[in-house]
Amino acid sequence: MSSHAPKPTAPPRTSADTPVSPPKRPHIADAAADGGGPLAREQAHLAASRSALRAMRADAESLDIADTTANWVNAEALRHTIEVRIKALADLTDTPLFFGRLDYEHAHHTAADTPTGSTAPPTEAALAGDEGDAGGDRFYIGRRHVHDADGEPMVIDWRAPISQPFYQASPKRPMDVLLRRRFGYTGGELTAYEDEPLTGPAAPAGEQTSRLLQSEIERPRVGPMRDIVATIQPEQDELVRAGIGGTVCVQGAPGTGKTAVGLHRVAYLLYAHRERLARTGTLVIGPNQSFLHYIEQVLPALGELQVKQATVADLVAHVEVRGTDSAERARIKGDARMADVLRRALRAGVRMPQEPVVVVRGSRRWRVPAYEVQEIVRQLLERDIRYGAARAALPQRVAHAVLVRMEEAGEAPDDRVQDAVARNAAVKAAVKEIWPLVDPAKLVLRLLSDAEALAEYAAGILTEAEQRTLLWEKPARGPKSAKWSAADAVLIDEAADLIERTPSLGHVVLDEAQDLSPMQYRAVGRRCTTGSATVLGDIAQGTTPWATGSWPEALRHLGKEDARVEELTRGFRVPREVIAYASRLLPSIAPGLAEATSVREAPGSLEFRPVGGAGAALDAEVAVALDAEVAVALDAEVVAACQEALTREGSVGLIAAEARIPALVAALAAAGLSHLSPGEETSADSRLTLVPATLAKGLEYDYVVLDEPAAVVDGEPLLTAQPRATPHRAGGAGDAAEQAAGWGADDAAQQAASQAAGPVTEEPPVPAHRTGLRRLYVALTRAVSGLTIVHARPLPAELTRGEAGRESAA
Ligand SMILES: Nc1ncnc2c1ncn2[C@@H]1O[C@H](COP(=O)(O)OP(=O)(O)OP(=O)(O)O)[C@@H](O)[C@H]1O
Repeated sequence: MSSHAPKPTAPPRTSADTPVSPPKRPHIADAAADGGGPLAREQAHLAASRSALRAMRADAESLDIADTTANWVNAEALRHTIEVRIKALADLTDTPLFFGRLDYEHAHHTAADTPTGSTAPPTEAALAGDEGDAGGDRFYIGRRHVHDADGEPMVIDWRAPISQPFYQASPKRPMDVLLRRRFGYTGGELTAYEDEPLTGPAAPAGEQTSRLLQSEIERPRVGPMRDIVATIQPEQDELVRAGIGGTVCVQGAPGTGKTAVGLHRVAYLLYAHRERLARTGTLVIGPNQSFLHYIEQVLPALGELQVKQATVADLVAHVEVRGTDSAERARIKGDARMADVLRRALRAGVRMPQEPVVVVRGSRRWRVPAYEVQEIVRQLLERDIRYGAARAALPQRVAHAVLVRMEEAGEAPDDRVQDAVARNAAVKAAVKEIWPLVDPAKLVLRLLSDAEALAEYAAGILTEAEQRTLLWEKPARGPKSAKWSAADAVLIDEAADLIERTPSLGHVVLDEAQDLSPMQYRAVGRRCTTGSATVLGDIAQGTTPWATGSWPEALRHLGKEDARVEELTRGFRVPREVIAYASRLLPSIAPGLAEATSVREAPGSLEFRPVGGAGAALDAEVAVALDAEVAVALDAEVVAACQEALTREGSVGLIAAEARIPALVAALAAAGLSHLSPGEETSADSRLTLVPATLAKGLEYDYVVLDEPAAVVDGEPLLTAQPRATPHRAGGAGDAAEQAAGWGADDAAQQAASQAAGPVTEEPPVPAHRTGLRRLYVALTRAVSGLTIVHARPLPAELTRGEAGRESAA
C-alpha cells in the first residue's frame, strides 16, 4: 500500500449552500472570477462532450439490424445489447460527464484505453490557448468514454490506464503529469476548477490535506450511497485496480471506504475484463437487504447495470427459513467441521454391492460379478469427485465391464452399445441400490433428527455435548414441515455442493465478511472457485458469535489462502473526535487492530446528554430497572436530540437497541416526528431513520443520535467463556472471570472479574460482552458530521475507563 503517497484533492463544491474554503494550494477558480477565461473554455468542452455523447446515443439508436442478423434469436440478443448501450449512453444531467483533467508533459497513446483506438491527442478549438498547455496530451477524466464524430476522445473513462495518474500521481511521483485539474459542479453545471501542479516550480513540496475532499465527504447525505469516483484516494485506487487473478482481502476500520472500494473494484474489473465477466458473472454480497438497498445505486451510477447483489441467505435459499438457533447451536452448525460430518453422512449412503449385475441382451446374458462391481465403487469413492458425478459415472463403468466381456467373447461393441448397456434396467436398478439419489435437505434433516445417525457420522468430529446441542428437540417429519434455520440452509447448501458442483462466478465481492461463519465462507467460496474475490471487513465489527478471529483463517475457509491481505486505516466517514472515542473499545474488542485515523477534524462533533442520574455511578439494579420517570425523560431527550439534528442539512439516524425500538417509535410519534426504517430511502422531506443497532452495520448518517449505549451492549448474547470448537482445549485461567464479567452484572462484579483475570496485559482477556461492545462500536462509527449520545444508564466502563466523570463533564 502506498499510504505514504500524498493525497490528491477533491472537486470543489461551490454552490452557495456548501461553500468551500480554498486550501493554500491548489489554485481554485470559480465562475464569478473567471469572466470568460479558462472556466468558460472548460464549460465549452463540457457542452461539446455532451453533444458528442448525444450523437453517440443517436448513432446507437439508429442502428438498423434488419439485414445483419440471420435469425430472430440473434436479432433479439443484438437488440438487447444495443438497448443496454443506449441506456449506458444516457446523458444524466445531474451527473458530471467529467470531473477531472490531466495535462501530461508528453504525448501518450490512448489506443489501449479507448474503444475507438484513437491515438491522437484531443485538440478541440475550445481549449486552444488555455493556460498551462505545454504541448503534451490533455485528457478529461469522467465516468465513461466519449468521443467526437472523428473518434477523437473527449472524455476518457476513469478506469482506463491513462486515467490512473489522476488518482496516483503526486509531486513526488508525478507520472509525467504537469497539472491535475479537478472540476466543481453545481446542479450539473461546471462552476469551478481546482489546479494542482505536479511538476515544476509550482508543485507543492509536501503532502497536503485536502479541505475539498473534506467538503465532498461532508456534503449532506440524502438518498442512497454515492460513488466516490472523483475522489478515490491512492491507497484505495491500488485496491480498486488490483488484478482479477488474485483475491484481495481488505481489513479496514469503520469508514475507510471498504464498501466504496469493493463497488468501484467491480466497476473496474468489468471495464478491464468485460467479456470474461459477462460470461462468468459478478456478484456483490452484503449483510442484509437494507444494506444492499443502500448500496444498489453505486454501480448503476458508474454505468454498470448488470451486477447482481445478494445476501448469503439468498445464495443458500434451498428451503424456507422459519426457525432460529441458539447462539451455541448456530455456532456449531457454522463450524467447518460440519462439512466433514456431512461428507461422511453422504458417502455412508453408498452401499457395497453384494450381488452380481446381470445384463441380458438378445439371447445372451452378461454377468459382472459382485467383487468387480465393488472394485468399481471403491475406485469411485476414492476419486475426489462429486457424489452426483460419481453416480453418473457408475452405470458407464459397469457397462464398460460388460463390454470387456463382450469383446472377450469375440463381439465388437461400439460406444452406442456401451450407452445402451448403461441404460439397461438391470444396471439402473443396481445403481439405484448402490448409489442412491440423495436430497440434500433430507440428508441434513436426518442428521438433525436422528441421534444414532448423528453419532455415527460425527464420531471423532463433534463432541457428544455438541451433538446433543445439534439435535432438534422435536424431530421434523419431512423437509417441507421442518423449521429450518438460516444455519441449516447453509448446511443444505454444503450438502448440495457435495452432490453437484455449484457453478462459479468470475468475481465475488464479499462485504462485511467478518460476520460469516466458516460454513458461510465455504458457501461463498464455492461460488468463486474458478474466479476471484474481494473480501472486505473489519474484525472489530464482528458481531456474530462465530465472527472470524483472523483473516487468514477466514480465507482458508473461503478457499483463497493465497489472497493478499491489506489494511485501510485512513477513515473518511467519522470525524477524528468521534473515531477516537469509539476506538477506546478496541483493546476490548479487537486488541490487535490499529486505531483508525480520520481525514476530518470536526470540533464539536461528539456530544453527550446524560439523563437523570446517568452521570453518577448508579447502582446497577436501579440502572437496569429505570424508573418510569427517567424512562420518559430519556425518550424526551432522544426526541429533542433528533429534532435538533433535523434542523441541520442531511440525514439523521437514531440508533438504538432492538428492545428500545417500540418505546422510541411511540415517543417519535407523540412528538409528531415521522421516521423511516433502514432500507427505506431518505429524501429531502424524510430524513430521520430509526435504526435498530443490529441493522446499523455498513450504513451512515450525517448526524447520529445514539440511544442508551448500555442497552445496545445488553442486546447481544454473552459469549460463552470456553469456545467449544476445539473439543480438547483445556480451560484457560481467565474463563471463570470471563463468564462472570457479563455486562448487565454490576460494575463491581465486572471489575472483580477482570481483576481475577490478572493484571491488564497487552492482550486482555476476551470480555464475555465483547459482541455487545462490538455492536456498540458499529453504532458509534456511523456518523459523518455529528454524534449525540443520550443515556440514562452509566456508559460502558470500556468507554469511560481512565476518565472519571467524563459524562458529567460533557
Ligand atoms: N475517497 C473518498 N472520497 C470521498 N468519500 C469517500 C472516500 N472514501 C470513502 N468515502 C466515503 O466515506 C464513507 C465510508 O465509506 P464506506 O461505507 O465505503 O466505508 P466502510 O469501510 O465500508 O465502512 P464500514 O466499515 O463502517 O462499513 C462513505 O460515505 C464513502 O462515500
